[in-house]
Amino acid sequence: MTAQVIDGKAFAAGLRTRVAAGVARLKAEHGITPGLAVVLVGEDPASQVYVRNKGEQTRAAGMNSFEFKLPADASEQELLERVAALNADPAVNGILVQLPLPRHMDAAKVIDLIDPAKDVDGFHVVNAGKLAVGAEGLVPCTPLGCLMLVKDRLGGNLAGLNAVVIGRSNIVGKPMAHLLLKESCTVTIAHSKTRDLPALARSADILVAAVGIPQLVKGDWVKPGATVIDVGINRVPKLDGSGTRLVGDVDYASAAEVAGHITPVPGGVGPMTIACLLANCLTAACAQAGLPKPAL
Ligand SMILES: Nc1nc2c(c(=O)[nH]1)N[C@@H](CN(C=O)c1ccc(C(=O)N[C@@H](CCC(=O)O)C(=O)O)cc1)CN2
Ligand SMILES: [Mg+2]
Repeated sequence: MTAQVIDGKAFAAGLRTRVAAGVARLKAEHGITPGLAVVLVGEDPASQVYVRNKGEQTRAAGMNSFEFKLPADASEQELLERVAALNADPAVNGILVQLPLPRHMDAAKVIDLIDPAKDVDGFHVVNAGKLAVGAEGLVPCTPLGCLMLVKDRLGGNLAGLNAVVIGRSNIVGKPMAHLLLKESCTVTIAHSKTRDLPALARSADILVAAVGIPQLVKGDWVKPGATVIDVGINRVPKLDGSGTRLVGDVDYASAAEVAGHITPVPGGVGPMTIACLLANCLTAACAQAGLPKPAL
């Protein structure tokens, strides 16, 4: 079998178009322009690219973009004060602090200060708790994007499917598992202490790899016909030694011979992260205005 490729880049472009239409309607019918504030601390090159892309895509969707840059040696207190000011700013509907933060800052403390209604990353414990109990809240962008791709491919109904999520981070693994559970999948979260991970992975109709280990998941870990979602973004040296290339947590070549559907890296899950961020910002702006959740 050769898997069908899930084109996340194309799906994300479609989602951004739907968000832009929703933003235009919100402006026309209610005079509201959603605003997204992104805070970057330090000069991590990858983070700078992601923040720049977030600003560009926010503006392209017709929303206001506010960007704040703090030096790598800024104090945690300065960052907390910036977040508090954004919480109080009515022009700001969504707040995002780009991760990772410098070592001297406590990300949990910073996220905890973000108003949960403006927490477009869905990382605040209030939103994590809402997801865990199946209540309406803001959902982390990467797992939300993964779920959209899976539902699009499998026709929307995932009930009864076996899902294995490799990775237990608060940002991807845990929320991904909750989202799949909400779809009535039978969900297992695997991690570094899991015994016989290849055998467990082979039981999955939906296999999500989010561990940050380059090409961990091999073709013989994949159940024939399974849907494989690769969340990994790992930069590894090129085989000829000329710089680096991006690979996922899945060994794409061998997995694609067995899977039914598979996301590539790049161009799979990655582009969905920012598209879902825009969707969350529109959702947050509607909720703050007492309007129903937009259908996207
Ligand atoms: N506050 C947050 N910080 C971080 C998040 C997040 O969701 N919120 N996620 C990642 C970084 N990230 C967005 O912030 C992000 C990562 C990757 C992509 C993407 O489009 N990837 C491309 C490849 C890009 C490349 O060449 O490097 C792809 O996979 O096709 C977008 C956003 C950590 N921090
Ligand atoms: Mg990708």
